Amino acid sequence: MKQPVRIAVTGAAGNISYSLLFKIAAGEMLGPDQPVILQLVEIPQAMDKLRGVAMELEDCAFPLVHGISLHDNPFDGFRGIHYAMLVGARPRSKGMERADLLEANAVIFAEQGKALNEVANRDVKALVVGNPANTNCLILSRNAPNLAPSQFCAMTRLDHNRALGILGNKLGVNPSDIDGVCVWGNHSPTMYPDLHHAQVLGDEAAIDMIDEKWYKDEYTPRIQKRGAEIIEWRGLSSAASAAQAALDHMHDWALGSDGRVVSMGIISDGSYGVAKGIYYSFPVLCEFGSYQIIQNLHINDYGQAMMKKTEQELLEEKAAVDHLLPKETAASREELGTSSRSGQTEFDAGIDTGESYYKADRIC
Ligand SMILES: NC(=O)C1=CN([C@@H]2O[C@H](COP(=O)(O)OP(=O)(O)OC[C@H]3O[C@@H](n4cnc5c(N)ncnc54)[C@H](O)[C@@H]3O)[C@@H](O)[C@H]2O)C=CC1
Ligand SMILES: O=C([O-])CC(=O)C(=O)O
Repeated sequence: MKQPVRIAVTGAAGNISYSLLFKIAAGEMLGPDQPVILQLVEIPQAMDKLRGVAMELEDCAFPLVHGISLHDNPFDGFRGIHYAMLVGARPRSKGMERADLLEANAVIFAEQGKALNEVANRDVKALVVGNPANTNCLILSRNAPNLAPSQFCAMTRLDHNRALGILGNKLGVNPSDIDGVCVWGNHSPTMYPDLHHAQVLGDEAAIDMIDEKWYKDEYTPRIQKRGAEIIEWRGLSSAASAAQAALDHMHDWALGSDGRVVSMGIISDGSYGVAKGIYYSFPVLCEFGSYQIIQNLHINDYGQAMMKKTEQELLEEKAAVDHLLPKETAASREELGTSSRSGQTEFDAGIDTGESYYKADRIC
């Protein structure tokens, strides 16, 4: 039996977590042989609700769950963690853009960055789900100067999965028969879902199977605004699909994407001319606990214009939160780029992995 790993989930009493936690506990994220200790983080006002969620986890009697602890602040909740699923933040409601959440949510990620910096395992992998995810991720990373920028990601996997699901439906194929789809840029209506490198059933170019007008005028805006469409119909923002995407992202980052292209919001190293130092969604392959940007894809004029537009939006968001971005403390930090310390798979930074049984009294 492997040693348990510690996973913090923030916003653990919220909608997304109500789906996410049970999937993690069932082994869907890190595999059926990986025990987990769940460190659930909420705001003080939500601790009663969180206690109820923890009781339900207990009632599932998941064999892989070796501990659950509840925390009302990240400095306790992130202690020794190997994985951080940062969901806790305000969601938007009808009529709002995700960027409208910038001010409300930015402060949360500045504090959580400091906490990760101070108390998390040195190889922690952190995924930002809370919106606006890319810029929150930038704030998080810059507030954690002792961790590499490549240890942080913003979630664009939901956009990627939507791009696959809606294309699969159009073509009458299973989404798993499509590879090479990617989403560039910001998790916002400027994102660029790119089908120019996608293959269907191994050898047919997706772009040749669809009408250009449908691609540009229907498909692209649909993916870009799918979050708002869900809010319109459901009255609430996506929850189960967001949880699945978070799970898929962390699964692939930790265990590999099995040769398939996935989209991740990662620190730009200047690839494809994207400004360095923003969290931008790129097509990547994951292996051995780290990711590599797929290089040398041909980007046509349309694609270049789309990629610039979403980059520009991220630069504007960055300027708007400048006061929450501590200056880089180590010149070498940028150079860490994608050569992540999170490539290591051993977790041995002095954390206590001695909890080999479920401790009900930790639900407190
Ligand atoms: N990147 C993406 O693709 C997606 C992102 N989202 C975003 O995820 C976030 C969460 O969505 P839901 O779960 O639906 O919202 P929710 O409102 O149901 O739950 C959010 C939870 O976060 C908690 N919270 C707030 N501040 C916190 C803090 N400082 N520390 C810990 N917990 C805190 C709240 O008490 C609440 O329980 C929203 O910002 C939403 O916009 C949602 C869907 C997709
Ligand atoms: O749109 C929202 O506010 C929630 C979200 O990020 C999504 O569903 O993509």
